[in-house]
Amino acid sequence: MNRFPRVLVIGAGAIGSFYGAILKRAGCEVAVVLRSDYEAVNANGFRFTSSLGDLSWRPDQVYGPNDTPVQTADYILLCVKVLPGVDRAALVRPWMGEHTGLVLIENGLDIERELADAFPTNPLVSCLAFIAVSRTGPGEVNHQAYGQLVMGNFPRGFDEHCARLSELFQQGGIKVDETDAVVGERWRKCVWNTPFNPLSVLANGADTLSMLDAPGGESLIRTLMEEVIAVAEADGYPMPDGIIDKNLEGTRKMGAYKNSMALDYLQGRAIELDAILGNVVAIARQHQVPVPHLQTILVALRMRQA
Ligand SMILES: NC(=O)C1=CN([C@@H]2O[C@H](COP(=O)(O)OP(=O)(O)OC[C@H]3O[C@@H](n4cnc5c(N)ncnc54)[C@H](OP(=O)(O)O)[C@@H]3O)[C@@H](O)[C@H]2O)C=CC1
Ligand SMILES: CC(C)(CO)C(=O)C(=O)O
Repeated sequence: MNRFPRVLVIGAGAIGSFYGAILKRAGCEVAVVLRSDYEAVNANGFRFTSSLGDLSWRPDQVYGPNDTPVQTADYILLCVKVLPGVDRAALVRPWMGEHTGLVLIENGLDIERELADAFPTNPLVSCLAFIAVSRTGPGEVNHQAYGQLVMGNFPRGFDEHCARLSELFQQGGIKVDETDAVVGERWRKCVWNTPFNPLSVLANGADTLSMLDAPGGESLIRTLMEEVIAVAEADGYPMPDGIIDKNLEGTRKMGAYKNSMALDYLQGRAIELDAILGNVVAIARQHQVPVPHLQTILVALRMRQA
């Protein structure tokens, strides 16, 4: 492919509009599928505040969920929240071409399989985003910090699609860590997300420092991290020594921060409980790894949701 790729973002919220902006900056043609923000973005494009400069942009095409594509995309970025009852394969199917590469930029563990099964012959790229970005209004996005992606093929490998996308994201101004073991990287990210995200909901949308500094807070977070690490190891992904200290040091350095689940909770939106915690507990059960603290938090949050 000599020309710049045609990209379609499905779920152009905080993450989708940010990484869409980066690919647009790199020279790609970028279209979006929108639901609630359709009118605003169709009229004014995305308006950003960002430490990376002016990232505001207008998509080349703005579709509603019931539209049909004018042209199939080379790559679809799927950036919807991973929620029970949201059939992501059904969401993507009308937009997929025979050769379209599917690129997931979403949190959680074991979230790729349903898409790999639905589109077995299409390239599947799995990405983890290390970024603080949120929607502040229809078509309005605040990028607070960071932006780095970790990228690889699901279940493993790093093919020519990953290489092309990695190059484009870097040309657009963000750092990409390339991996041929993306599932291990998902585990590594879950060492942070699986304790912090659900706990922040139990703590009424608390920020990271309030959680760490609450009496017994850091100790509970360490225990939860140890449980995640034990499951990761049983699943074939041993985590590096010192990962807990490194995570906690980094978190303290970052300052008070509300993760994406805390923001969802505070804004009354559904939370990605299964993708981030439920799937870890399910894998623990398969491997018969005891995770009493994770299990307690999962059940407490399910009660809250019920
Ligand atoms: N925000 C962050 O800083 C980070 C987020 N992540 C992960 O990235 C993923 C995306 O999160 P984020 O961008 O924050 O979430 P947002 O809620 O900001 O964006 C999700 C978007 O998906 C759209 N959407 C959902 N269903 C449909 C549909 N059927 N048709 C069209 N659009 C749809 C939503 O539209 P609508 O408004 O209509 O619901 C919304 O625009 C999550 O997995 C999250 O955990 C990871 C790291 C950091
Ligand atoms: C790691 C972090 C906090 C930001 O990238 C995240 O994944 C989230 O907000 O859910």
